[in-house]
Amino acid sequence: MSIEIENIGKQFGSFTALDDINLSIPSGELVALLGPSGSGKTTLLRIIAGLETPDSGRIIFNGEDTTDRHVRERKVGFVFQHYALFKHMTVFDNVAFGLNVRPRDSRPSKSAIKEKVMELLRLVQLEGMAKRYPSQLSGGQRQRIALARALAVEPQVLLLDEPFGALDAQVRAELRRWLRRLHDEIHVTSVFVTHDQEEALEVADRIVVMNKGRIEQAGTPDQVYEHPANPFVLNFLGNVNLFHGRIPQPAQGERKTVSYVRSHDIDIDRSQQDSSSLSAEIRHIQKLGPSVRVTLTLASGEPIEAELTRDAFQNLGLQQGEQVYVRPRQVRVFVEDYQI
Ligand SMILES: Nc1ncnc2c1ncn2[C@@H]1O[C@H](COP(=O)(O)OP(=O)(O)OP(=O)(O)O)[C@@H](O)[C@H]1O
Repeated sequence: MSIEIENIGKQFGSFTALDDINLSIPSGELVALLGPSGSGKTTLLRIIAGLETPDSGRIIFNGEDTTDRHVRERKVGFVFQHYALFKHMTVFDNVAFGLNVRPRDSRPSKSAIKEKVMELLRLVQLEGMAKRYPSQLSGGQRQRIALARALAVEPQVLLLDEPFGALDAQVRAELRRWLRRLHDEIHVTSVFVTHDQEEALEVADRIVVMNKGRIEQAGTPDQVYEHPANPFVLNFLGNVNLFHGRIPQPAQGERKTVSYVRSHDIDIDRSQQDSSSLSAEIRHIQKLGPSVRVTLTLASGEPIEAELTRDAFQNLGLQQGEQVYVRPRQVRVFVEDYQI
């Protein structure tokens, strides 16, 4: 099912939570709404679901305006950050819940429900856990059950709000890979909210970067990472260094510019390589698993942060307090909001 989001606006009192949002989601796409806390991601997800009413605009499912349709009629499945499993029910009954509560005339038979639940448990790779209670599962397993429960009613749209937010980093990374594979198998149009850039980059077909109730950029992970539309997107998708400067603009005279360099786009050398080499002093070294973050100060006094692989760091044998040269491999320059 395709989703068209047209001119959606939402105020909470005088606060604008969403400001004229337009977005088109083709059927079968997996979209991430990515942005900092308070940027309006959850509000937009709730409006798509029908849990919240927009002040203006329309939500169109497969060409049909659903704005006034009740949440029950929209055929959406939800998964939230805090597993909303029923504690007193077994895994089986949790997954069967949406089917068991259907009115008698549309409820599948007991054997059909059983077959469906077992098929879903296989899909989420927890077929041996049907008789357990939620308290007997790990956090990651609970989230997979929550997903199986959401899928039981065969939703046309799956909405996930920080589904892995409460889990530790390793389980989170495993589950997002698993979600991607699952999506490739079932192709249900899915929208998930996250503030984790890595999660969005790894899982989504398309990323919608939100900020202050507006869309800053929507594009494939490669597009938003390699061609950020503005400094906000660049900043949000990776560690960056900024340099302030002025560049001459023939038409407008001199304009203020800001140059951005991602930390891992900076090389450190022991000797000056070319005119782009800047001399700098190493202030701090921080080892972060496979990479090493080196904080330096340029001769101008500006701080700069470089991220090296552990190998590159060891080959150079860098020490705090040493004088070295830094060389940005890729610089992005923005004048106001335009990349040049
Ligand atoms: N029911 C409400 N009443 C008043 N303000 C609200 C309400 N719901 C959300 N807001 C405000 O709207 C803004 C957007 O909230 P929303 O939950 O959509 O952000 P978010 O991007 O999902 O953030 P987070 O990542 O923290 O969940 C926030 O500033 C929030 O305080």
